[in-house]
Amino acid sequence: MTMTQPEDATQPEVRKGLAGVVADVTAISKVDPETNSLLYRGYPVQDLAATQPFEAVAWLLWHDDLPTAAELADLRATERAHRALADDVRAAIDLLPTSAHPMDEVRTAVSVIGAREVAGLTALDAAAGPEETVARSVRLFAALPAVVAYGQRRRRGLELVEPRDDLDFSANFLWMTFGTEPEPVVADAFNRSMILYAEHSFNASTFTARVITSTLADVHSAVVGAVAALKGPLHGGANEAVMDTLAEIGSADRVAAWLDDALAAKRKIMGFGHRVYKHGDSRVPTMKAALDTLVAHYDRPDLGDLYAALEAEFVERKGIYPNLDYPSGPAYHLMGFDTPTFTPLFVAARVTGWTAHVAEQQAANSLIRPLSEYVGPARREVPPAGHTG
Ligand SMILES: CC(=O)SCCNC(=O)CCNC(=O)[C@H](O)C(C)(C)COP(=O)(O)OP(=O)(O)OC[C@H]1O[C@@H](n2cnc3c(N)ncnc32)[C@H](O)[C@@H]1OP(=O)(O)O
Ligand SMILES: O=C([O-])CC(=O)C(=O)O
Repeated sequence: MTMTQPEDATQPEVRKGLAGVVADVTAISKVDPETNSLLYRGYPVQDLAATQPFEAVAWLLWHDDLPTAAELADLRATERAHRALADDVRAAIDLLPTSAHPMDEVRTAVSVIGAREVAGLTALDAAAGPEETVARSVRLFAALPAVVAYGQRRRRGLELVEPRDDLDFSANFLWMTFGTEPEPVVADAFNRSMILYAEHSFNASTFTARVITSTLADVHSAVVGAVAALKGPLHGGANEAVMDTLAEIGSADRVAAWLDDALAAKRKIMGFGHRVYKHGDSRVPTMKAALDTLVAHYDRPDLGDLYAALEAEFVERKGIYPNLDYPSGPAYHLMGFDTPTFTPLFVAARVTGWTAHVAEQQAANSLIRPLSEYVGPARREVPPAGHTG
């Protein structure tokens, strides 16, 4: 991170990457690097992951507290009613080549769903208010698993699998992707990953969503922008890159030599480091425990050893710790997801946090528009049109 200090008191301080800048208040989550903790509306994320279905955590993010039994039943009924892949969304995905990145499929799908949701409304009316935003967000949250599952299946040349009303969000997601009912241990690990990925204050994609919302654009426009921001490997795209790295290294005994070369080439090691956490990511212990369960379940100690060896070697050499994408990548791999599907899984979870922030921004909006320090040429005369240099 770079900070340009002013040469004199009259020059503004430029905070590259907005590092350390507090841009607004939020009541949705608290990321605390000092205590290495993460709270969703006051509740420790590891406790939510251990006890709650993902739908309850989604409700928590959209509202002030965990749902009552009746509220959860209502949310589940709405979510189940909007699970099926809509014809227009399927048609739009099918227009894309199967070589398209799944994040581009997801971005396209959100755009199609959003255009339908606000058809006939002026741009001003489309934004609506926090209550309507949450209602639209529940439908989008419900629709995304089918988009992600269909994407992976069509790349594999497989038919769409229709949703099952008797399964909860996580089990149904796995059902639609693989066409088999998941074993409880797998559904549980997946549910935990969704909760851990759901929300993380003013990260790049959430901030993108808030910037878009601040112009009075509608929630689907904000989510399209957030998906685009999440695709980058410095953010959500890192979970895919982690798996590529582990595949490239191959086995634990090759870690040291691989790292020698990677660091000599000044490569970034994906899944390590964080803008806010400098002593370890609060979510990693919970996700690592889920990964350990999967390693045992699928009998893949080789992957567990490789994971541990890279972590130990990199931490020893650089003092930089894993972030959530490091355990999530191999966990999703073991569950059977193709590597390019990993970041869309992150979308399916984070859409809850993004949309909670959209509603919060709408409730107390101010156009987000920072300043810049101009460093280009001083004022000069425009040359004649078609000048030759
Ligand atoms: C869910 C999430 O989005 S979590 C983040 C997922 N992203 C990744 O895993 C990508 C890899 N990690 C990174 O690129 C960074 O750690 C970031 C972008 C996440 C955070 O970066 P910043 O806070 O801006 O720190 P910055 O990139 O300036 O790093 C500080 C120093 O540590 C080094 N560093 C940080 N992370 C890494 C890494 N993963 N591999 C190698 N070096 C690293 C940088 O090269 C830099 O070194 P320098 O001071 O010698 O130039
Ligand atoms: O907070 C960040 O900058 C990135 C991150 O971990 C997340 O979005 O989950």
